[in-house]
This record gives sequence, structure tokens and C-alpha cells, in this order.
Amino acid sequence: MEADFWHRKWANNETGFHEGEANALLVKHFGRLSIPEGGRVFLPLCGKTRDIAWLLSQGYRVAGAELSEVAIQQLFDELGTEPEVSAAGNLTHYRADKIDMFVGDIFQLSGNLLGQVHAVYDRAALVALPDSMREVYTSHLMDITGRAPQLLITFEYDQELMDGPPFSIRDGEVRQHYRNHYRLTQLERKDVPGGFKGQCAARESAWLLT
Ligand SMILES: C[S@@+](CC[C@H](N)C(=O)[O-])C[C@H]1O[C@@H](n2cnc3c(N)ncnc32)[C@H](O)[C@@H]1O
Repeated sequence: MEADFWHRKWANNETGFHEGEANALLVKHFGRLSIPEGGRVFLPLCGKTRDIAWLLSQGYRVAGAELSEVAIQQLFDELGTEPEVSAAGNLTHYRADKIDMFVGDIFQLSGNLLGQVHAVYDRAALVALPDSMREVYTSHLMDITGRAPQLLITFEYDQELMDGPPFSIRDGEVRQHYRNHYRLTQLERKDVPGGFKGQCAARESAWLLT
């Protein structure tokens, strides 16, 4: 998707992907990553997800990459935290205690700038990207995180019935991106209640990549 697409979504408050509370699959399965106490978790394409507040409440540190400054300003407002803001190459770095948010294109984020992370939590990131960008994204993500273990959440539905995002990603595609680099375990697969936009049935999967 073009950057303008997402900037428009945030400007018009069309953020149907945003959940009002921490994602149930995150809460249920995050422990499977076995990351150290106080470990640092990277959330690519993080929006202003409530998952960040949940991870902080569990004692983890968080880092994120997000195109929209509007999203990151709302995130800090909702966390009730005043960030320090500085330039970081082509990105803008919003920093607070235990939080580093890099605003701009994730493909401009280097491993050096990001720093060490113990895990990646990808919810609505891989599925937000069109087919043509997903291979580049997964390679870049592994590159900048040193192939840190991942909890990945994907959706699957009949792509003929609805345009993405979110895009439908079959199990085979998840395996194709990651099987040479991780051991993959599908932890859970469940129906999305009511399907997507009342248009089609959909299933949500949680994957553990170790
Ligand atoms: C579907 S939303 C998911 C947000 C969040 N993960 C959640 O679960 O609520 C995808 C987000 O990715 C951001 N985004 C899209 N392309 C990006 C890019 N190239 N670099 C950084 N962020 C990007 C969008 O602005 C949007 O907030």
C-alpha cells in the first residue's frame, strides 16, 4: 500500500483495525516466546495498538515502527506519557521510559537504530502489506531484529470476496517466508466472529516462530 493510503486512514479516523483492548491471542500466547524478564519487544507497523500498554504492564520494554505521526501522538496521549522527540536519520524517534517508537517507513529502520530486541510481535503488519511487498518486508524484519522469535497473527479468507488490507495469507505463504529461518508452530486458528465487514467468513491464526 502507498504511504498516502495509510496517512488518509489516520487523518480520517478510519482505523477499524484498531482494537479497544489487548489482542486476545497476544495475551494467551505471548508467554510461549519465553523472553527474559524486562525483555524488549518490537512491534512492526504498530499503529497505536493497546497491545503496547499490555506489554508494558507485563514489565516488557517496547519498540515500534509506524508510518503515521498521528497514530504515535495518539498512542502517547493514551498512555499518558510525554515523549522526547528527535530526528533519527529519515525517521523521527519518540522516546519515553521503556518505549522507543520510530515514525516513518519501516524500510528506513536499521538494526543499529532499532537496537537489540528479544522478540517480534506482528499483528496486522504482514497482513497489511500487498503481496508484492511481503517478501521484502519479512526479509527486512528478520534482518533488523536478528531473527528474533516471533508471535505472528494472520488472517485467511477468500480474497476474491474482499480487497485487502487486511490481505488473506495462507499457511503455505507463512511457511514460504519463514520456514528456512525459524521453526514454525501454528498455535491456534479460530473463526473471526461475524467474518470481515459482513462480507466473508475469515479465520485468524497465531503462529510461533522460534
Ligand atoms: C492494519 S494497521 C495495524 C496497526 C497495529 N499493528 C494494530 O494491530 O492495531 C497497519 C499500520 O501499518 C502502518 N504502516 C503501513 N505501512 C508502513 C510502513 N511502510 N512503515 C511503517 N508503518 C507502516 C499504517 O500506518 C498502519 O497504522
